[in-house]
Amino acid sequence: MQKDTLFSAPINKLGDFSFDEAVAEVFPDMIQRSVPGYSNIITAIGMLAQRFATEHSNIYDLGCSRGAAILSMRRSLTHNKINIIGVDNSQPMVERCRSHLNAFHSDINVEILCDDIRNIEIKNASMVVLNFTLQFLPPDDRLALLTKIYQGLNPNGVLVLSEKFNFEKPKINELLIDLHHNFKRANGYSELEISQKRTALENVMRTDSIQTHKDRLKQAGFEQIELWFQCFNFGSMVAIK
Ligand SMILES: Nc1ncnc2c1ncn2[C@@H]1O[C@H](C[S@+](CC[C@H]([NH3+])C(=O)[O-])CC(=O)[O-])[C@@H](O)[C@H]1O
Ligand SMILES: O=C(O)C(=O)Cc1ccccc1
Repeated sequence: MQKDTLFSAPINKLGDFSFDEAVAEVFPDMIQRSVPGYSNIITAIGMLAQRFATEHSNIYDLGCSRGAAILSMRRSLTHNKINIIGVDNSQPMVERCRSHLNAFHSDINVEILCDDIRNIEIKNASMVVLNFTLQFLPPDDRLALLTKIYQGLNPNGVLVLSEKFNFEKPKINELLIDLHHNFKRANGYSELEISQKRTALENVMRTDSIQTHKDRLKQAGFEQIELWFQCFNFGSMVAIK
């Protein structure tokens, strides 16, 4: 696996973080070493797919990157009468996603679209995955996306929403951010890498509190909402229609 060293040398003009060729190349290493609980969440997405995927329905993975969640779901599904649709607007990610999925045999139909998740139609869905993607959407566009997802889900369909959170209580917020930095240090990132990446993400990734997410999911139409996993300032929620 290609090691993420993108922020290891001093960068003069630190631009905004983007999912370009360089990031796509090192992405599996980057996300594994940066997101506490990532592997657990990927495994659980497979377990949820096994429970919720109904025959002749669609599963959507919005912001699928290199397809880790799709692969986990495809492995866990016990029938093949299902259609998986992955969407990502980064061409370098989509290319790697397609070739990664093609490297394993499966009878389950998977389609990877290079598009903005705000443009695609969601219909006949038994499951929708937003695994660390909503945080990259402009805050004003988030409710419309969740409403579209709610409307495209079948009764008893599930949404998995994983995010980095912020916390209203300042001491708690500081503590959980600091623990996340400890986690990154323990995974070999230097102070410079941590601080340069933090700056690069500032304008691009805007986090919400768990309460803001719950309120927005309610507004979109969901009533059954719960946080099922949390590690420091990262976590994952489920919402059932
Ligand atoms: N508007 C958009 N439309 C389409 N794609 C988008 C958009 N905005 C961002 N993306 C895409 O969302 C992905 C977010 S990464 C998801 C990890 C993956 N889910 C995983 O389970 O490994 C999370 C992270 O890097 O923290 C990137 O591939 C972007 O190109
Ligand atoms: O690296 C970080 O500090 C993060 O917040 C998570 C992350 C992981 C991969 C791409 C962008 C952000």
